[in-house]
Amino acid sequence: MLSSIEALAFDLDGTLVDSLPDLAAAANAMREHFGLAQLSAERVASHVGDGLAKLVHRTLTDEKDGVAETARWEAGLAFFARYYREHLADLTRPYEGVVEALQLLRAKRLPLAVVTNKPAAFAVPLLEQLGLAEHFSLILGGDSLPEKKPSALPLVHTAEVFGVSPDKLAMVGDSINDVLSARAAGCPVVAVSYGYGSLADGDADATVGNLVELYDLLKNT
Ligand SMILES: O=C(O)COP(=O)(O)O
Ligand SMILES: [Mg+2]
Repeated sequence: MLSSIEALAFDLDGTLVDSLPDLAAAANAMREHFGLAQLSAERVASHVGDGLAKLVHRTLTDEKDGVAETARWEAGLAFFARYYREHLADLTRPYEGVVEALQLLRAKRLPLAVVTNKPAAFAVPLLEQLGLAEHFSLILGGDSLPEKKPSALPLVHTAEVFGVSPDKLAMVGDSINDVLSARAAGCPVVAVSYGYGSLADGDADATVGNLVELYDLLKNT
């Protein structure tokens, strides 16, 4: 399944970078603004993965399916966005092995993309601030196209841009949205064993604990 891979797409939060400390700080600054109690980083992690709009609903209500009252949600979204934009990379760092793996994959001349549900206005400057942006030929945020993961659209679009068939584009991610998007697009999918998504064994075609292992998996391609 992972043989003859011609391009890769990476999820961002929980796969390339551990962004939880800054996401939790932004969520808690927003909650403090509304006089709400602080949430643990673990609670915030459980709310990450479906883009900013849902993250604000969930971190205001502290419920996975929570929907905040409209005026509060709008004010929360504005607060969160303003705060997070200023603190994208205070504590956020690439996971171990990420920089090395990206260098190795680029040396193999594989085109690389980021396909994240994070809004592009956060994803692009975050990657720039961490010195990672230069590795990617394409960065798609959750609002770059009409549909985001778990839709197939971002990966179908990536395959088109790279001029490869979807079955030659491997998706690498930490959450079920990454797997569902890859399955819908007909892409092979590699899970990371860390991150925020808690994927079950067998959800993906392969699992790696460090992205350098990816290079070994693809070695024969
Ligand atoms: O910001 C999110 O909702 C999740 O982002 P991700 O798709 O990079 O995991
Ligand atoms: Mg993720």
